[in-house]
Amino acid sequence: MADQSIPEARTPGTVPGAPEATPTHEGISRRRLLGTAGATGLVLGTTGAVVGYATAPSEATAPLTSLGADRAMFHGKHQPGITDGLQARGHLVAFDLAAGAGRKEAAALLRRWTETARRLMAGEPSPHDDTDVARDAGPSSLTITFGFGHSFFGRTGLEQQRPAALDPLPEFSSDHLDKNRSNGDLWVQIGANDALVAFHALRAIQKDASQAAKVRWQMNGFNRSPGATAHPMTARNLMGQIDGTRNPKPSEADFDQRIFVPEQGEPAWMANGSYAVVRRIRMLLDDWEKLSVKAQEDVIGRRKSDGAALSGGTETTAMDLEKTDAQGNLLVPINAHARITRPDQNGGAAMLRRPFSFHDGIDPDGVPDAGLLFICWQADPLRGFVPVQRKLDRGDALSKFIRHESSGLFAVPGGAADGEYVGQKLLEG
Ligand SMILES: C=CC1=C(C)c2cc3[nH]c(cc4nc(cc5[nH]c(cc1n2)c(C)c5CCC(=O)O)C(CCC(=O)O)=C4C)c(C)c3C=C
Ligand SMILES: [Fe+2]
Repeated sequence: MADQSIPEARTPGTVPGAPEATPTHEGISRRRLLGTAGATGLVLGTTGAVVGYATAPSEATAPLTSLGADRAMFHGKHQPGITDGLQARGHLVAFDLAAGAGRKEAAALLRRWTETARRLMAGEPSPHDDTDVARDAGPSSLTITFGFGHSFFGRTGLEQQRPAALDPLPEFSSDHLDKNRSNGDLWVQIGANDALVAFHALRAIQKDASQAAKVRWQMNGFNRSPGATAHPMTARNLMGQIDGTRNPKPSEADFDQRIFVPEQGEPAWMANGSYAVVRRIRMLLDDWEKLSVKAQEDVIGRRKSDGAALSGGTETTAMDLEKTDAQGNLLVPINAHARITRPDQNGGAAMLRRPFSFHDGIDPDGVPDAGLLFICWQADPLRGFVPVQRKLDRGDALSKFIRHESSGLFAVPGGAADGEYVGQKLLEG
């Protein structure tokens, strides 16, 4: 029987989708905060400033679990929301600059967004007209991440600064892309372990955009809530598979090189940044669920129950690509998704997958509009997503059960230093 108790403290910040913990967040127990600040009836932000979300102290006040108090850092070498553990809720939103808005308006918007993100990620109210939606909640591992799309550079007269890595992705034969739900001048990724905290952030970001930018598309996603399983586990997707096992790990020597633009990389404003490929991938669940578990496992090349490779062992045992059964058949089929996508089958191409599942209701014909908001991070999409998707496009076993419905590619600059706004080196460089 799983331990149902609420953990006293949580170590958040796993590698996306993977079970082991990396301490990329600062977990601060609200119980401890109330212990020191409660007597005044005020809650202290971690900066020590008195902030607005205060509740009157009372013996009856239930302390937050550490889930609410977990906090991701806004300032850092990289923007938040890339190596942080998967959050339970996500919103993706793309904006186009409004007619007449250019570089000056974009700079002012990024300045507003930076201040809002910094404050909300610290569990403070937004700078203007806070809606109270996240009142009473801690930051709940909120992350807010900002990116620039290809079209942003023409709109702002910054074509000379546009990275070659932002060149449009090639067309893939299996694409069924909706242009209205693809790309965009600006992209914001919001993640949090509380639905109200995530919505609150989305609304604040949208209101900040004001007259400068209009929403082009917006998508909502989710993952399992932290604490739902007896012990930390790699995530499952809506096909029921363990998904994220072989993500690159920050502890690996080549992690930074694969995921982030180097400090001295080009263009200079992208130092320590990364490129996000975003694909809304519908899962054809009615077809998938008709397969036997054995057939489903052959599609991926891994066991459904525990994610172990079909060549044997546990989830983390290396896949043996050559191993055969008594009849000489490969245990991991030649077209299995987890075989085909491996870096060693794609000239070293690697990416950090950090997805959200989505479910946007049920179509009139009874088909669920559900799948994966596939987000992958890499130093260069031409050495990450593109070669792997080219291979998948030629047909892996999973292809018949999914449909790519929208696509985006965004340049996500490095983290903003204290006093700086995200993208300042681009907009003022
Ligand atoms: C172009 C990149 C990829 C797309 C698109 C993609 C879609 C997709 N994948 C799954 C489920 C699984 N993928 C797994 C592994 C895996 N997938 C990709 C890339 C894309 N997937 C990579 C690079 C890898 C890792 C390969 C490796 O390094 O060995 C797995 C196995 C477990 C794991 O390692 O995560 C599953 C399961 C779905 C459902 C999906 C589209 C909806
Ligand atoms: Fe995959």
